[in-house]
Amino acid sequence: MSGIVVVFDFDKTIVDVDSDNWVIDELGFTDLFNRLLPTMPWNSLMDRMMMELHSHGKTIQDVERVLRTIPLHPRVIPAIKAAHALGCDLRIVSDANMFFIETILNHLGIRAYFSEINTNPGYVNEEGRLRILPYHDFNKASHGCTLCPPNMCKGLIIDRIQESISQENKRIIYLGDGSGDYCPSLRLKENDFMMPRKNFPVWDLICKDPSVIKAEINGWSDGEELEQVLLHLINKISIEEKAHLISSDCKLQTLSVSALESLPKVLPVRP
Ligand SMILES: Cc1ncc(C[n+]2csc(CCOP(=O)(O)O)c2C)c(N)n1
Ligand SMILES: [Mg+2]
Repeated sequence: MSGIVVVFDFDKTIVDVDSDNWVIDELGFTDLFNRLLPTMPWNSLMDRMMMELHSHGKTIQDVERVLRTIPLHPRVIPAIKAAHALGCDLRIVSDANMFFIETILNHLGIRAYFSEINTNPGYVNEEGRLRILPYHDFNKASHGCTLCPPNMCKGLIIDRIQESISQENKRIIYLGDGSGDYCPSLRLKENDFMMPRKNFPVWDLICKDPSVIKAEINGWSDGEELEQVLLHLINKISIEEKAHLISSDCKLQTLSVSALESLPKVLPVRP
C-alpha cells in the first residue's frame, strides 16, 4: 500500500452527471422536482421524490434500471483501477446516497476498489420504497459549518480521514466538482493535492482566492484529463517517497559512520 489516499466526489466526478437529476429526469419527474425544490433542502426533497415515484407506481427495479445507464467517461474506470493497482487507498465522499452509488458501482464492477463510501444513507424500506436520509441528522444538531448544506459537511469527513491517517504520514489527493467540495479543499494540508474540475463550482470558488488553499491545485476537465493528472500525481508522490527513503537511508549511514568515528580509537587499558 502506498502512502496515498485518493478521495473521490461521486456526481460529476466519477459519473458525468448528477445521479439525483439523472433518476428524476429519466423517470419523468423533472417538473414536480423543480416545483418542490424551492420549498425544502435538496436531501429532504430526494426522499420526498422517492415517495412520489413509489406512489406513482415506479418500482425499485425502475430506479435501478435507469441508474445502470448513467453516463460515465470511458477513462474513469481505468483511472480508478490504475490508482488502486499502484497501491492507493480509494474512498468516496458524496452528497448523493448509498443506494444510488452502490447500485452504480456494483453494476460497473468497481465497488471493491473503494475502502470507504461516506454518503447519505439510502435503503429500500418494507414497502419497497427508497428512503434517503441525511448524513448528519440536522434535526438533532447542526454540524456547524456555514459553507456546507445542512445534511452533509464534507470538510468534517476529511477531518476524520486526516485523523485516521495522521500516524502514517499519508497524503490526500481530493477530486471534486461541486460547491460542497470547497469546504474539504480548505482542510487539505501543504503536502496534499486538490483536483478541482475546471469551470465547475468548486473551481470558481477556488479561483476567487487560491491563496487560502494549502494543497497543490491541479485542475481537470474530463475523464481523460482526470486519468492523466491523477496518475501523474501518484507517480510524482511515489518518486518523492522513494527519494525521501534514500535520503533518510543516507542519513542513517552517515550517522552510523560518525558514531563509529566518535568511538575511542584505543580501548582504555584496565589498571
Ligand atoms: C445550486 C445547487 N443546489 C443544490 C445542489 C444540491 N445537489 C445537486 S446534485 C447533488 C449531489 C452531489 O453529489 P456529489 O457530492 O457526489 O457530487 C446535490 C447535493 C447543488 N449542488 N447546487
Ligand atoms: Mg460532485
